[in-house]
Amino acid sequence: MATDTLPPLLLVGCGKMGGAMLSGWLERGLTEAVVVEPNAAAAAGFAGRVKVVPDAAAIPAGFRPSAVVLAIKPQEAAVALPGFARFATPETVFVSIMAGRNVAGMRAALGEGAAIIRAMPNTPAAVRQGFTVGFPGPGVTAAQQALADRLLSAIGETAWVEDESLIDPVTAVSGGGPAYVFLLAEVMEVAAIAEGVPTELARRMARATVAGSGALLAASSEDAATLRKAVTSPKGTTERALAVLMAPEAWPRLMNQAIAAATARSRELAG
Ligand SMILES: NC(=O)C1=CN([C@@H]2O[C@H](COP(=O)(O)OP(=O)(O)OC[C@H]3O[C@@H](n4cnc5c(N)ncnc54)[C@H](O)[C@@H]3O)[C@@H](O)[C@H]2O)C=CC1
Ligand SMILES: O=C(O)[C@@H]1CCC=N1
Repeated sequence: MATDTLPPLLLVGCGKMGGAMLSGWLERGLTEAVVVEPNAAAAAGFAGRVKVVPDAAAIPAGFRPSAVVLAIKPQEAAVALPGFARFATPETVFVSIMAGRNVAGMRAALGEGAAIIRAMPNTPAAVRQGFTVGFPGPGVTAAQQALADRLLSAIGETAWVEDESLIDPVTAVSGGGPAYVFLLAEVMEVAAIAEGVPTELARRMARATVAGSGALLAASSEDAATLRKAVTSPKGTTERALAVLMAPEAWPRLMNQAIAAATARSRELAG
């Protein structure tokens, strides 16, 4: 990963994902950034390190960002995007992390000449263990894609696709995926309590088990199925649990349905 200074950036929206990305970029040598964030409290942790302004009109007149990162909600795009159309020049690439919003819809708001990358990160970015998939829209240069890759690499792994429609299932799987894993910790805790485990121990046990398993998966060269089988002693206890969870109508079908529902919602948010 590059450690040299990052070029000037404009971040639009400093909420959960925008803030997680910004802290990664500051660690990687970002020295000049303007953040547009109407909720001063959201950006308060970055005061003194970046310039925070409440809206597009307050961006210093001479500021020329190499990248404009759009980290607002998709529902806010229609009102907010036209304020940034003046940055649609050959020197600037837009990187949108908004779920659903497609390149054609953003070009309609920012100008047909705007170079736009769609990217879908996830919240493990906050601990530099995110996974982001990007799609370069029409007119994005190799240098602009390389810059976006440097930015996104600062918060974890990156991958690129050439088919924009793949960003919808990506949003469902890796974008929202951390929520499913956290839900796993929640329901394991509840199940432990149902078996008589004291609440505090149940919480610690579920949390440490999910976190430790994730760390093992990250550190191991084995695939997930092999790591699962290593836990599953023949005729033992785990085998009984997996017979419930892996029944065709259980997790395999439920996960397919969940991912299909999230993918469909991403498509609904298009435009
Ligand atoms: N939270 C997540 O796990 C992920 C979120 N995303 C995408 O990231 C985007 C942001 O999501 P979150 O950070 O979760 O939401 P959030 O609500 O935490 O952050 C959005 C921020 O935008 C600010 N904002 C609202 N209107 C604005 C405007 N006109 N100009 C500038 N800032 C404005 C809000 O005050 C807020 O701080 C969404 O489009 C979402 O689809 C993508 C991947 C994962
Ligand atoms: O739930 C959402 O719409 C966003 C996109 C992926 C994760 N959070």
